[in-house]
Amino acid sequence: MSYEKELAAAKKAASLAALLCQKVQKALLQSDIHSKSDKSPVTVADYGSQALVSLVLERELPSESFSLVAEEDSGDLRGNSGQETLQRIRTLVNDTLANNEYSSVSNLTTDDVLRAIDNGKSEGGSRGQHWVLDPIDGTKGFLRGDQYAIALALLDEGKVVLGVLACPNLPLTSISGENQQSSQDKLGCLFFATVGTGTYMQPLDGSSLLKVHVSTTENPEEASLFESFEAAHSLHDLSSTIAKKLGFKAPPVRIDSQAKYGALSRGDGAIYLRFPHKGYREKIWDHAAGCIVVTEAGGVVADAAGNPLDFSKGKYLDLETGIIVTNQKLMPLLLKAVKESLEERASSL
Ligand SMILES: Nc1ncnc2c1ncn2[C@@H]1O[C@H](COP(=O)(O)O)[C@@H](O)[C@H]1OP(=O)(O)O
Ligand SMILES: [Mg+2]
Ligand SMILES: [Mg+2]
Ligand SMILES: [Mg+2]
Repeated sequence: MSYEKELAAAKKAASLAALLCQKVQKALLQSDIHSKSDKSPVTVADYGSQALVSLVLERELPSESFSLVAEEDSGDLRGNSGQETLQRIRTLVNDTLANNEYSSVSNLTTDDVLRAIDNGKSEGGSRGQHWVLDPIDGTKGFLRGDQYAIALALLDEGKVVLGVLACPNLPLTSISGENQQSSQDKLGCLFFATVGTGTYMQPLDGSSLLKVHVSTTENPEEASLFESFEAAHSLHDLSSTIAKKLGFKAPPVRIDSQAKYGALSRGDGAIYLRFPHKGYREKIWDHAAGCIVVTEAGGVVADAAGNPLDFSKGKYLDLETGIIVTNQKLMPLLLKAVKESLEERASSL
C-alpha cells in the first residue's frame, strides 16, 4: 500500500505547525509557559501545533475513522484560568491558517480549537490506522531557544508506516562533533519516510530534496554519540560508560528532541542512546516518527535488550528500559556494551 496522500498531508500539517512554533519561539512570553500536572512545561505553541496538525489532517484526509494519539489535551484550557491562554492559541492558529492556503478556514472559535486539540485523545492500538503526534517534542529545548521537533507518524495495524519530523532549528548541514556550528548555517529541516521507500530531507521551505542514509561506520572511534541535553531525561553517566567501552574519542553531542533521530538518519552521528530514570514510561509519540526516519535510512532502533520497538500497545511503549539507535554493523557491538554496562551498574547499586 502506498501512503502518498497521507505523506503529503502530514508534510503540510507539520510544516504549518513549525511556522506557528517558530513565531512563538521568537517572541516567547513568560505567560505562555504553563506547568502540567506532571510538572513538565507546556506552551501555547504545544497546544497551537496540536490543533493545527489535527485540523489540517482532518481537512486533507476526510474520513469517518480519523484517529489521532497526541500528547496534549485541553483540560487546563477549559477553566477560567485557561481563558487568556486559549484566546492566544486561537489567535495563533487562525493567523497561521490565514497566512497560508487555509484562509477560508481561519475563523475558528475557541470551541473549534478545543475540539481540534481533543481530537488527539485516541488510544492507538494494533487495529486500523492511527496518527501519532508530539506537537512539540523537546519543549525544554524549545524554551531554551534550542532544538525541538514536530513529530508526526502514522500507524497501520500497529506498525509505523509513515513519519515526518520538522526540526525548525536544526542546521541543514551536519552537526557532528567536529563540525563547528556557525551563525551562517541555514536552519530548518523536514525529514520524512514511508515504509519501503527510504528517508528524505528537505529544507522546511521545501526548496530542495535529498535522500539520506545513516552513517556506515564500523568504528566507534570515529563516530559521534547523541544523547539528551537534559540529564533528567537520560542517564548521562551510563552512556558515558558505554562510550568508554566502545572506545569513543569525541564527547557526546547533547541535543533535545527527536531532532537526534533526524540528525542520525543523515549520518551526522552513529549512535543515539537514551536511558530514562527509573519509573519513566516512554510514549509512542516520542519515538514513532524518529524510528521510521532512521530505519528507512538504513539504521536500527531497539530497546536495551535488542528488541524492536512495539507501537501497537496503545500510548505507551512496553520495553526493556533504554532505547538504542545505530547502524546494522555497530548494533551487535553496542548491545554487548549496553548489556555489560547495565550489569555493572546493577551490581554497584
Ligand atoms: N522525566 C523525563 N524523562 C525522560 N523523558 C522525558 C521526561 N520528561 C519529559 N520527557 C520527554 O522526553 C523527550 C525529550 O527528550 P530529549 O531529552 O531527547 O529532548 C520529550 O518527549 C519530553 O517530553 P516533551 O515532548 O514534553 O518535550
Ligand atoms: Mg510535554
Ligand atoms: Mg516528546
Ligand atoms: Mg511534546
